[in-house]
Formats: sequence, C-alpha cells, structure tokens
Amino acid sequence: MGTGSSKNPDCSSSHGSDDREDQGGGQLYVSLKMEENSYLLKSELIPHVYGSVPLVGSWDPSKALAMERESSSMWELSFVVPPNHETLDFKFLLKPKYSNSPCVVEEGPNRLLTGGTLQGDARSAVFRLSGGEVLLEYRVFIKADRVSPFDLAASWRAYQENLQPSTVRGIPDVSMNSVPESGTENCSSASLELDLEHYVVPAPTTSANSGLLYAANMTETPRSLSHANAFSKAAGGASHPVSIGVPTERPATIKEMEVIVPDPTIVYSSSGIVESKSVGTLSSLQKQDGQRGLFVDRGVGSPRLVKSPSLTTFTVDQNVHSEAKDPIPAAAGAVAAAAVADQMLGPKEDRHLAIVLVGLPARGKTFTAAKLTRYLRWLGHDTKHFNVGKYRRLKLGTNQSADFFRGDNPEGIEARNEVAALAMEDMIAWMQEGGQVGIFDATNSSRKRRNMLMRMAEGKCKIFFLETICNDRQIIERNIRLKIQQSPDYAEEPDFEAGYRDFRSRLDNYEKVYETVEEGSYIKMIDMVSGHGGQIQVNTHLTPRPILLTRHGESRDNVRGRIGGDSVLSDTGEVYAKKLANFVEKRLKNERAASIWTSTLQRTILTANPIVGFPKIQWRALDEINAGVCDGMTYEEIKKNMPDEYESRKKDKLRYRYPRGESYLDVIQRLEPVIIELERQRAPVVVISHQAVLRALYAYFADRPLKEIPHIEVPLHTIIEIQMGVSGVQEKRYKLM
Ligand SMILES: O=P(O)(O)OC[C@H]1O[C@@](CO)(OP(=O)(O)O)[C@@H](O)[C@@H]1O
Repeated sequence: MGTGSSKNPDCSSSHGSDDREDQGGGQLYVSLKMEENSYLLKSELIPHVYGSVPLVGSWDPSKALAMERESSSMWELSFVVPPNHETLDFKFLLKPKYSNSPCVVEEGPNRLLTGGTLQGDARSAVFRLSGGEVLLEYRVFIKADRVSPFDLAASWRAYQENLQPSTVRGIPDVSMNSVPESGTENCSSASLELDLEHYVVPAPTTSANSGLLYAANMTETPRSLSHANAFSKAAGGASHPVSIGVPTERPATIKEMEVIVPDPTIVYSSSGIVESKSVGTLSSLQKQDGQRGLFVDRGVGSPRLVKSPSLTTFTVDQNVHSEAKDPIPAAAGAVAAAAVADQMLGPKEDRHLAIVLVGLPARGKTFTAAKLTRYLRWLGHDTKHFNVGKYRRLKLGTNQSADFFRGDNPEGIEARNEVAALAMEDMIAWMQEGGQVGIFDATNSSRKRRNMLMRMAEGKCKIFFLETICNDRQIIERNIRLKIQQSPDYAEEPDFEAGYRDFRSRLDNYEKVYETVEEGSYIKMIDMVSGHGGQIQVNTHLTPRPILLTRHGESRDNVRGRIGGDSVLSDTGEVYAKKLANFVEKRLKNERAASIWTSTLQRTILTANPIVGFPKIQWRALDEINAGVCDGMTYEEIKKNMPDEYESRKKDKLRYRYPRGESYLDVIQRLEPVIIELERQRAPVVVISHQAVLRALYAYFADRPLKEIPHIEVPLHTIIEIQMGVSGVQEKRYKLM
C-alpha cells in the first residue's frame, strides 16, 4: 500500500521518492499541530514537516512544508494525502527563520501514518540544537480523518458558509474527483511530456506585458524631468539636484521597487478592521443610492461578502467594527477605497479624486497603492500612482540617512515637504488634463503635511485619506527586513545590519511625530494582516503563486461557430480536457492546495472533469457573456438578420450590450467578486472559463486598458499562467494543442 518508502531522512540530502502505487479511493485529511512550551529560541525557529510523499517534500528538507502559527504557542499544518499515498512517513524539522544555518530534524524514528492510523505513540517532538547541548521539546497532536471527496471540498475553508445547492444538471457546485475517470489514462504522461516548457508559447507582446506586467516601480516620474529634462527647475531650487535626463519610462529594476508588505490582500483576521468616516467633502455623496455597489451577482459558490464596501464606506466608522468578525474580502481596504472612488466619480467623469495614503514606513502603503491603481484602472478610472519616495530619490539622491527624517530637522522637513508638494502639483496638473484618480503615496504622517495637501487640493480635486495601521511587531519586523533588501534607499548599503539600524532609527523618528488621521474624509485599515489570539495570517503572498487561466476545450457550438449556448465538448475539446488534467497534475504537483474554478456551463465543467485531486467550484460569475437574443446564432447570422446590432457591436464592442444580454462592461462588473477572491486566495487557482470572461480577468492582471479588453487574444487550448508575487505580475502561456 502507498509509497511509504522510509528513506533515512537526512537534512543535507535532496533526493526524493515518488514511487507511486495507485490505490485509488483513499482520501486522508491530516492535521498536525505542535505546541511550544517556552519561547526560548523557538520564535526564531519555524517548524516544518517533511516526509515520504511529494506533497511533503519527498524527504527533501528544502521542500518541507512550513507550519503556520495558529496561536502564540501553537503551530498548525493540515493537508490532504493524495489517494495513492495512503501510507505516509514523516518527521518534524525546525528551520531557522532568518539565517541559513542547517535545519534540525526531530530525534527518533520516522512517524508513520497508515490508512489514517498513526503507528506508535510519540506525543512529543524532541530536537537537539547546538551540537546536542540544547534540547527543545514540543507537544505534538496528529489527527488523520478519512473524508469523502465531497465532504472535503465542501468543508474547504473559503467556501464553508457560502454554498448554495446547485440546480444545474445535477452536478454539485463543489466536487472533488478522487479517482481518475476511466479513459483519463489514455492521455497520461505519454501524451504530455514532463517538460512543460515544451508547450510554452510567447504571450502577445504589448507595451504592458514585456516581462513584468505591473509593479509599484511604475509610479509617476516628476514632470519637470520629462518636460524640461532638469529636475532642479521645478524643484524650487532645492539642494543637490541629481542626474538630469533620466528617461521617464526607464526599465524597472527590482531595487527600485518600493514594495513593502503587509499585503492587504490577505484574508481578514478576526481583529482586522476597516474604519471609515465620511465627513466634509464627501457628505453629499451619502445621499447617492447603492446601485453602483461593488458586488453584483456573485454567482454560485462565491463567498458571501458581508456587504458591499461601497456601502460600508459611507457609514460611520463604528458600524464597520461590528462587521469585523465576518470574512470581509481581502484587499478590502483597497477595494473600499476603490468603491469610494467609484461612487465619487460616478457617472460624471470629470470629477477628480486624490486618495492620500497615510502610515508609518513599512506598513504596506506602496503595495496598497499599486494594487489600488491596477484595480481602479481595471474598473475604467484613469488612475495614476504618485510615489513621493521616488520623487525624493530623484531629487535628493538615495543616500539620506535617518537624520534626514528627524522631526526636529527643519531642513529635512522642508526638503520632504518640497518633494511632496511637487508630486502633488504634478498630480493636480495631470488631473486638470483629464486624469481621474491620483494615488498619493507617502507617509503623510503629520497633520501639518496633510493640511498642506488639503489646501493644494482645494477647488481642484476631492481628497480622502487611506491610513494603514499595523501593530503587529512581527509583521513590522519582516517588512523592515524586506525594505532593506528591496528599497533603492539601501541599494548602495552592502551591510545589511547597518541598513537595518538606519531604517529602525528612521522609523523611530517618524513614530515620534506621527499623528493618526482625524481630519477630513478617511478610511483606516487596522491590523489587516495580523490578528491576535491565534489568528495570525501569514502573508504567503510573498511566495508567488500561479493563477492558471484557460478557456474550456472546444465545444460543439464552437465547431459550428455558434455563440453562447451550453453545448458539450467536441472530440477535440475532450482531448484538451485530458491534456489539461495532465498539465495541471504536473504543474501543481508540489502545491499542497489548489482549486479549480469553472463557470456553471457544461463546457467548462466537462473540461474540468478529468482533473483529479483538487476541489472544484462553480461560479455563475464566470459564465460567458450573455448574448441575449443572439445566443446560439453565428456571427454571420447576426450580420444578416440583425445588421444594426452587428454594426453597433463592431463600433463599440466594450459598451455594446446584446438585447436582453450583456456588454463587456457588464461582465467586468460581475467579475469583481471573482477578482477579490482570486486576490485573497493563497493557493494556486485554475480558472476554466470563457473567451469574454477571460479577456476581462486577464486584463485585470495584465493591467491592460479597458478599451482593449474585447480584443485581447485568448485562444482555445492555451493556458495563461499568471504569477502573482510581491514584485509584480508575470505571464507565461502554454499551448497544449
Ligand atoms: O465577444 P466575442 O469576441 O464575441 O467573444 C465572446 C464569444 O466567445 C465565445 C465563442 O465564440 O465564447 P466561448 O469560448 O464560451 O464559446 C462565444 O460563446 C461568446 O459569445
């Protein structure tokens, strides 16, 4: 039975065993916990699990699965053992958090789980550190339950409370194939070589997708640089002008990035709060109705997302606290801000809005700003990201020490205000040329600075503050370390510790004078990444995870050239479904969790059918654009019988709405909850959907302009892999047939 081949685990080895035997049927849900009994040393050591099956690294310590903190003393990890690995040998090991020193494997024999039963009685895990002198002991709790595939999928955390019974052709909304469908084997490894690279095809090149699609380093560059080629002119004669003639569109380097976690796209923790207040300039908007709320037709299986952030943002702050226990979608701060923007701009496209970020350094402001920019652009608002740090670096250079940021350094304060004012001037100038939403990214940490910005905005644009507050020391610590590694401010600093000390003292200087926002209109994001009392959400978004987008296999209607409909797959489409299953198995074989999302239409469900081992979710929001009265017709028939409709669509495909059907803009709107859920997911997702829908989803990730969406190439039988990482979004295409 199973693999269970017990190699002697050795921390320095990196070979694996994958001698699968297919038993079929079994599905073990394993839950492992480790409890610390003292904090001594342990906070620096992350417990991991590794063992005999590929899922837990095939005895390769570098592929061991990390446990996550469940509470201050408890670590947790749960996973599903694939059906053909009913026997699982494993061990716990400790990996140092920050250094490269070797990991430490627990003492004693391997732990053995056979058919859901734990052999032996080891209730603790003992580790010997520092050459055997220090003994660390953890209590361990191991639980294995045999679950039916359906139970497993249905109990899947993200969807636990959100399922509605399906009325669609008797197919469950959530399902999980535990056994390969008969016939799947025909198209096994033989037809799809192991080397997935063999199937890579170039993505259609656009200015936007040459490698890195969107990242925070694409923020605006001072106009004075692009217009006059001399920054110092517009800078009001401030000291030390830097290089003249830096190209505005110069290629980004990682070091230029201002990417900082925490990532606000992480699931809300129990204590995650979005506070909002609408006063002054926004008050008149409270009267607007909620018709333009963000969440429209969530579709089957979509999460029940409390209530539309666009409504919440207009309530008084306390109301929102009471909602904090609910699973508000991740990125909600950004989404809430987007909703405000959406409401404020409304149908009158000539309005201008400045979203001014506020927060201490290392609180994720730039990350939020970049996300917000992409999201608002996707919604169709002309949006730009102005990063004051970039202005400062271009004007004053990258080597400002912590003293420059002292609250009692008048020259420093003046120079910083000057660059902030310059960025604000640029933003307003851009708005006067038609720009709609400016994201103003700086600490803006004193009331005086914010007053200056409000004065500058008077009569020119509306303004609201988006404050990010994080009280979790661990997260701040991690962000600081990332900052030293990634910020251009420390690019020239070879000594990490020196950089660390300098940034710490910069932070102290900011903390001394920081004033939380109490004026104007604001949204506060408070501890959105962390929680207390066992709810720490670790930002696994730091690890890139793929999103695979594909159309269904060719359908019978595709063969006939008929649009819409709900036909089954053609023979070619069925071959694709098998190849896709094979691809997914290989591409995601090292992932401990992933899910398959389809629409509710047969052609996507059937395409997903041969994929085994992952939960499948149907979303009505992923259904193809509704062609209304044209559903089931060919384009030729529409042209002949409804020439006006045909011409109107040709003229403006983005806005054209099929009679009794939908437009691309409608599709974009109904996809919002899908986007939010995709952002929130920490595991890979395979989205099997349709041409129009995938164009809209792809455009979001690729940051493609709205007007291009209906024309984006999304061919059949091709997988678009989107990699979501801190440094931006990357794309790879595989053509399987
Ligand atoms: O917006 P256009 O370019 O017509 O593309 C959308 C059309 O794509 C089709 C195929 O022609 O999608 P699908 O992949 O779901 O079959 C039609 O059903 C749908 O109406």
